[in-house]
Amino acid sequence: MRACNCSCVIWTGPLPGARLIPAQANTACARQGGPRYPRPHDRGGAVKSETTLDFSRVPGVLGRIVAERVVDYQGADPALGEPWPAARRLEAALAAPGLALIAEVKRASPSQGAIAPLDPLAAALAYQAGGAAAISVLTEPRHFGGDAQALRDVVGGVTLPALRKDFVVHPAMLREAADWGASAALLMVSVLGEATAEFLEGAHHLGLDALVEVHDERELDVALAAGARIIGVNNRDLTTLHIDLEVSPRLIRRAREAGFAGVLVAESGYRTPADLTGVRGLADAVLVGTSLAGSANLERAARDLMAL
Ligand SMILES: O=C(O)c1ccccc1NCC(=O)[C@H](O)[C@H](O)COP(=O)(O)O
Repeated sequence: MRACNCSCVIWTGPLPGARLIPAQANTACARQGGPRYPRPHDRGGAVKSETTLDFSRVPGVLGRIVAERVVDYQGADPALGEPWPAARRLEAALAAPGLALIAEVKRASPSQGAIAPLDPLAAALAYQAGGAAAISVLTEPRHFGGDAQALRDVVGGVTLPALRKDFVVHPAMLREAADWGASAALLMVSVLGEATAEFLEGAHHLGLDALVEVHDERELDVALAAGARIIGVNNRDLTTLHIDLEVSPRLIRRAREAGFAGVLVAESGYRTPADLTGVRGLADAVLVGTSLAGSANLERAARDLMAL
């Protein structure tokens, strides 16, 4: 274990086996010398050396949410436990020809406030009937109205793969995702930085797919280097909440030009079929929350949005 005295969080030991330490005082920290991240091939499935995650570098709205999640999971057991491969695979569901829909169970958000008092299972069943290929379930409680039960209910009631949508800052959150029956977890490069590779390996160890989310070129390069198989490009800048639908086509093209052969997902801000024209023929899937969740008829909204 290593103490750090800026507002870093330090992992020591293996992942699984890492420890989360919020720093208190003000002496030298690993940031000054640059954080050290062991590469997956160095550790044969478990991190043997020390990793520093500096969550204090995450700015804006996202930074506040992440800080809360760090406190929520402080002291949690970091052991990942035994692999528990999901029977329904997100990657396979999205790789089919055409533009797939990941429909999100989203009751509230920082940008919208309350969206709709959804019953998660009823919403997911409606999305499934409306042609969705997968369901995203927010489990963050304070800003999105999510919880574990929402995910459990969805997993138990639909046949589609479910994504745990949360702000993963601790390996326990991956173990929970597997325990709750998710097929995949969201990993945000804006939050995890270079440690994305370790969390990706943790997810894969558990048998989860991972949606590795990026918002700019630098984050895309990190996701590619980490070995992501599913990359999501978020049109929403999560520090300012500004949406720009040009972000996804730009980064998806860049990923393909770099030789990425995996699944590409365009995320956020899609409200009408016309909004999707920029990613049709480019993205494998779109992730849509607010416009579906806030509609009067979720099944029809899903179907109408994806209509050609
Ligand atoms: O949605 C927000 O306001 C938000 C704020 C801060 C962090 C994350 C946030 N949303 C996560 C997402 O990106 C979306 O839930 C997802 O991509 C769907 O977006 P949308 O269709 O625009 O609801």
